[in-house]
Amino acid sequence: MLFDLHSHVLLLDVFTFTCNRDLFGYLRSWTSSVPSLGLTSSLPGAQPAPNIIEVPATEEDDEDDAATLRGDDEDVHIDDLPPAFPSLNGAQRAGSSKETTSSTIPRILTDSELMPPPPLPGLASRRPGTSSVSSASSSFLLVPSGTSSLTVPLSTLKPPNKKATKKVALAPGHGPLDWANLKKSGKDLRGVDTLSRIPMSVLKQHNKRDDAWSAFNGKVYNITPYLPYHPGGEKELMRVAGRDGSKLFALTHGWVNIDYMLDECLVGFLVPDS
Ligand code: HEM
Repeated sequence: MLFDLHSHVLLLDVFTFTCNRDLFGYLRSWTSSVPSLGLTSSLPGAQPAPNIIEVPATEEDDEDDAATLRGDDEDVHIDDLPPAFPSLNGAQRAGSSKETTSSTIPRILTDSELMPPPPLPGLASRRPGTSSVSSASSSFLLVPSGTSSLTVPLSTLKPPNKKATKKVALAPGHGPLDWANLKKSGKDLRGVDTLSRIPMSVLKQHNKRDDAWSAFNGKVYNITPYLPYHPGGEKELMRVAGRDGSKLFALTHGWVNIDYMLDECLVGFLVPDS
């Protein structure tokens, strides 16, 4: 929709009723910078301009301004420069102090005007092994209160529970690596020449320390070489000598890979008595 310049001027006159002089001056500078040539429309097919209520100009609108907006004079007015925004006596500047109005340098706040620092943590909330810095950052890192990724876990502060493990002190040269080396050495750990089918009655005969066989998951092993290397001790391991130890083994440490640990001790496969 196009307006002719006259309607344009009337609309702006209506604005002068509702807007203050600063806004009017801004609009005036804007319209004066637009060439007036394109505003007078006589394009084919243009719709007739809508009816606009004409409002008489007030005393505040001097004739000079109206003439400028109508484009009657070609001269550039001295007051074509946009006004200061916000205006020098406007409400936006009214709230600021005199110092900032006269100077654009912001005033530095005094200590009493600044936000107070957060309170220091009380001594009662501190725990051994944690610093105030780590406990303050723990909430940010979502670590449980009183702990930090850098502090020593509280569990290590407790004395070890000696009853928690049933491991025994192995003789020197009988650690897990020593057993692994013995397996690789090529030494005969089976005591038999060939693997065979072993009935339960035969298994029961091998129940001495120097001749101990035990069945685990259908496989029969010579456990005598492993006895001094067993972390749970020889006594525990001898409980299954000459019998099927599958259930006891699973109840004690089902995670231990017996097939790998005793592969060189395999003597045969458990079969039922005929
Ligand atoms: C010949 C088969 C067995 C092998 C190869 C074997 C191997 C092991 C290994 C590797 C460990 C150390 C586990 C760990 O550090 O987590 C261990 C611990 C232990 N084993 Fe055995 N074991 C055997 C049979 C048995 C049997 C039949 C018993 C019980 C009658 C037994 C009782 C124990 C006990 C009490 C521990 C100490 C667990 C602990 O408190 O940490 N083991 N065994």
